[in-house]
Amino acid sequence: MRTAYSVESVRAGERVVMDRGPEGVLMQRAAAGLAAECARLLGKVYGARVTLLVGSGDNGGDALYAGARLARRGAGVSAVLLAPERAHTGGLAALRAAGGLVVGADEARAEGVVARAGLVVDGIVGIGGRGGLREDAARLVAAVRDAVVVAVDLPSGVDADTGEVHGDAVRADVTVTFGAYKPGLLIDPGREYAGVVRLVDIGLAPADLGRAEAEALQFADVERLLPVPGGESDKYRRGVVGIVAGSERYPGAAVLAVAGALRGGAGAVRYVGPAADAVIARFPETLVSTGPPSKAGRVQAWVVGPGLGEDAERLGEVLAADVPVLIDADGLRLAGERDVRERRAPTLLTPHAGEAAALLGVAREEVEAGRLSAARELARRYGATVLLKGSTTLVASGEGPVRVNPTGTPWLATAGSGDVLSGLAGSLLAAGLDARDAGSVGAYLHGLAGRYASEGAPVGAHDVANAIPAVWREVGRPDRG
Ligand SMILES: NC(=O)C1=CN([C@@H]2O[C@H](COP(=O)(O)OP(=O)(O)OC[C@H]3O[C@@H](n4cnc5c(N)ncnc54)[C@H](O)[C@@H]3O)[C@@H](O)[C@H]2O)[C@@H](O)CC1
Ligand SMILES: Nc1ncnc2c1ncn2[C@@H]1O[C@H](COP(=O)(O)OP(=O)(O)O)[C@@H](O)[C@H]1O
Ligand SMILES: [K+]
Repeated sequence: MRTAYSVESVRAGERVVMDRGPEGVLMQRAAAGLAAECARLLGKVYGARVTLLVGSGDNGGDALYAGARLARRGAGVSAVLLAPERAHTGGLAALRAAGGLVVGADEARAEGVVARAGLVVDGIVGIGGRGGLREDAARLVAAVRDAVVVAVDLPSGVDADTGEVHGDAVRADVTVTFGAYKPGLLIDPGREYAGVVRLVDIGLAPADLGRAEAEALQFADVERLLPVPGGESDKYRRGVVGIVAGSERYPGAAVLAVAGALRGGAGAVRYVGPAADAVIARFPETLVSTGPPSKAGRVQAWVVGPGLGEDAERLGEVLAADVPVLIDADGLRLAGERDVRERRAPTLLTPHAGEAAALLGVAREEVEAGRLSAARELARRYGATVLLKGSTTLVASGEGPVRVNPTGTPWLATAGSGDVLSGLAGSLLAAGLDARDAGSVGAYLHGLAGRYASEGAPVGAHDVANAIPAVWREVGRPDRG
């Protein structure tokens, strides 16, 4: 599991280590890790032009000490000080002693020094930053030409706790982060600004950090969670997933949800609704019926909503069932907050940003700019688990860290791919995963299936469904390399 911690937790953890060790040791470890990454990116340090953008806090201190290390190895290092009177004293002395140059941000030279750099180190602000880049910093950052940009701890201007960006922020190629990932490095838009993230161990132990704020499943976590049939399994023990989706107008949504469900680990897929003919024509193994869901037979989890139209009656019946329910698409619009909150069995809501915005009564852009708070707020209001889809897919429930999906590709932004995800995650629910695991494992497999199917070319949603077994095989192989 890749875990991310809030600024408050990171600061608490740092205090524990500082109390144990000599002063300044954390910053020296941070600077050593940062310098090593810069050297790796440069290839040849001797003769390289490195420009440090240095703010008023310890983030600037890290940059200055790392710059000193690079200067000692023969790089031409210049520091541009955004607040000369408040720049880290020790770091400044170290840089000067190593032969580095220092200029103020308001000097005409400063922009030239940035423009000529081969590598720019962003030490403007770290976890102490508030809001976007101020004007002087933004002007300097805009002067970067061909340089590789390395952010210290996190790109300045990105909110460490949420990934929100209010105003300008540094766009880094690489972010060297210290002690622990911060949620803002995993969640868009912050994630995109961070580029490749490298974690430097500065001696913070998980026990010193407390509760994680966000976490991303890795291959091994998903492998552990995948439902695998045993010798005694039969189709009912493996779970039956019921799909209430599609309409005369949108039969395709039913077919795609079933396509996802058939690859999601349940032993059988029931389809209930007006698209039964279309479903059976494509997937003869589906158990179809056209009557009410309550008469459809045994079901361990329901998926309701894709292409459902205005069928509030079927939705109501599904919500009344005492098994886990995944609500997607039209179902989200039709389901009342209270009806969901009062359910006794778990509910998983899977909105995209537009749907989440409608449920919250805000603009879509607001959800996209603040994914974490939108997902958390919906989970709170509905008393449910919420899978918020999009460039970063999040799974939030009332308690525990928010799951951030590390897979996926923008090629998944294609009509019907959400229907495949709802079937897939619903199938995992029926197979016995809890709502958080079903949502996050579903998103993981779906994201990888999107990559496998696409390989950089446009794909249809059915291609994504077809790629799920190959992904499953790869993830489920304990002996993989
Ligand atoms: N605390 C520790 O033990 C360690 C801290 N480290 C570094 O220290 C950083 C945190 O240092 P600080 O707490 O000094 O805080 P920062 O250096 O992140 O920034 C705080 C300073 O920036 C100013 N500021 C805030 N928002 C700004 C904005 N939008 N534009 C311009 N200036 C702004 C504040 O007035 C304050 O002076 C970490 O991100 C990390 O890089 C590392 O050296 C590892 C050890
Ligand atoms: N920019 C993006 N990057 C990665 N994944 C994306 C992006 N945009 C959409 N997706 C994914 O594509 C799928 C689209 O689902 P959805 O919006 O419900 O589409 P539909 O309703 O057409 O099925 C979701 O899994 C979502 O997370
Ligand atoms: K920074």
